Amino acid sequence: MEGPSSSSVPTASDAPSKYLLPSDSDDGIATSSAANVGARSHVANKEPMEKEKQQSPMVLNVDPDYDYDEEDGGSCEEDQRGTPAPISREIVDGAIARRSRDRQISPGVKMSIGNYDDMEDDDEEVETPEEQKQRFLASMKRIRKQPQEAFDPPEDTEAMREFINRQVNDAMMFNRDNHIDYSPINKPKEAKIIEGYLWGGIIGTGSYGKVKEVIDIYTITRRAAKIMKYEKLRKIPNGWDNIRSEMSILRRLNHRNIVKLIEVFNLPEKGKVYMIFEYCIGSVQNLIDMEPAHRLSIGESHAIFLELCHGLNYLHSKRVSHKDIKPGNLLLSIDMTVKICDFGVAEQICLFQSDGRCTKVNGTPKFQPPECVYGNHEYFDGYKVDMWSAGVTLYNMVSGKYPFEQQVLLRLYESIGTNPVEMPTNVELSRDLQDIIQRLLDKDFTTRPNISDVMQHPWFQTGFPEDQGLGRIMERMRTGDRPFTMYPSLQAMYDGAGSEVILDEDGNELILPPPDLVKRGTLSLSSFPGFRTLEKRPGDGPSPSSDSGVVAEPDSSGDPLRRPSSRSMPTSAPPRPPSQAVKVVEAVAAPEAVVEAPEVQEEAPQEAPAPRRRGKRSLFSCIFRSRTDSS
Ligand SMILES: Nc1ncnc2c1ncn2[C@@H]1O[C@H](COP(=O)(O)OP(=O)(O)OP(=O)(O)O)[C@@H](O)[C@H]1O
Repeated sequence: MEGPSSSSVPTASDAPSKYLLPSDSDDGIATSSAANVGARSHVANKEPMEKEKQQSPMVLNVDPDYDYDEEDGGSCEEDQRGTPAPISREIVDGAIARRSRDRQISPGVKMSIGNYDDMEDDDEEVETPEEQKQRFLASMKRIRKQPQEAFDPPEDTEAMREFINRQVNDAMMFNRDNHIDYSPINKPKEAKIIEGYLWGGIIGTGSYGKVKEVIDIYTITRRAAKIMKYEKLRKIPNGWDNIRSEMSILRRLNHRNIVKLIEVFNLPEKGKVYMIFEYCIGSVQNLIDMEPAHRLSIGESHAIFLELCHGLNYLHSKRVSHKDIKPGNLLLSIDMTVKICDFGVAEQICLFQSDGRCTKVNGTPKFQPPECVYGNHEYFDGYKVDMWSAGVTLYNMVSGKYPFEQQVLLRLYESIGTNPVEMPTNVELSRDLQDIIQRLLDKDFTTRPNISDVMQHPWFQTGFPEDQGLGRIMERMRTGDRPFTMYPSLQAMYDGAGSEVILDEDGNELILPPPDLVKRGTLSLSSFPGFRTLEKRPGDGPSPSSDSGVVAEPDSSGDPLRRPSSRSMPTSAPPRPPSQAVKVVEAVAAPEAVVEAPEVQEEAPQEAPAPRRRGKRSLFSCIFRSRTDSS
């Protein structure tokens, strides 16, 4: 059978109209008709073809007389120039008809485009599903049996690396001049020191940002740094106002049951604000989650509730309503003191107000009282809000349940507003405990007890043996899984080259600091000034370390014991070399005194550069001035 010539190429008008786009222009049609786009090797002109492809990709011009089945069985392959041979239903139908005619196959045989092989097998008997399955399994077996080239990766030794390096370079696979670095891809993170804090890992996440563990390198004290991005604060409704308020309130508080805000600084370069808090090992929520039954013993709950009430008593005496009391906002310090945290929605109640009237409704829905969520009160009392939330917290701690639980928020609010409080059925509660819960969850806030009433309650006054209360918690928290997130940073600092590894009596490795930390028998303050601070305090007399031959060298300011705080000294970078830290710290704001950090006793140095100080002050003085003015 003769192949089609350009003269026998059908025009677009010959092509079935269903393959033509209605928008095809005459121009496009003419172009397409010029192109001989039959089966492979029948492309007359590639250029117009490409043009056609761009203009009218749906136009398929075929020669119905050409035997596309010739030689290659009409397979839809690319021609020698790589141009795919277009095909149409027309061609396929023609081919089927011809094959059917030649091979006496019923014309009703169904055939899919491109599956010409079906026609080769048409004499075969039709496989039953079982046969198909067996064939499939047999082919799978065959595939699995394919001999696989044994490939044992070479041992990752220095010699092997060297060998591979040589092979690759000798084979000229790469430019010999290029140094090929075979060092591990995941390089250990470098230790980061910013504003005198060595940074560790994330220990918590809140709606405002991450909380990371840090070490104050001047006092070698663990701290928690809450990091908030400007961008996020802008996005959160009242975000800036809330953190201003949180800072403003926290700076005035000083109580063992309130988390201590050590200092605040911002890095405009990074667009972040940092709040440094005393470090806590977990929250009451963590404690509840650790328990299989998701509840605490009565003794533990009592101990925590007592501490919570002491904290609330102090807060209310300072005219502060927290408004978001819940187990997640009760932290536990290493000595098992409960610390109320997260003052983001707390409100400072006006000094000239005789009651705890508040204006802004905030908090966590399950812990909010009816007067805040049900809308049948003209105002609400912030102190009484805290009492209700303390009641829900107590209920949750002893039972693992909530007094009001609904999936849909509106239903939850309705339930809080109207449903009576029912005692949990999964635990047995004493009469006193039930009574205190019922009183705290009084829907009428005017009759709800205040903090001093609660502290008079018989259940509050009950004594629980120490081993049933915080003692038991301490035991569990100490043995719990509490990762020390500072480890990688400390390792990066001290596990470096040059460290001398010696073994202790039990054969454990002791890693000594690299030699650059210890200069001529002197512990270098430039590396960790806190060592010096711990060794010698003013008036302590001779340093114990001097006896052991290790003498601290004075730092550049002349007083090695001073922590160059960001609040008192703009260039508060620790006097250590890493360029990153220095760079960052140079740009760090030195806010006006925000919080009195207990460990900073000394005065700010006189020589602080004035212009930078002004600039740095502006943002934070702005923050605090606005809050102070309003409160
Ligand atoms: N001082 C701290 N010590 C240890 N962990 C802390 C400390 N402060 C906060 N965390 C952890 O970080 C988490 C988030 O902190 P925080 O509640 O202050 O952030 P937030 O953004 O205000 O959260 P929220 O979404 O509740 O408003 C806490 O649940 C806690 O696990």
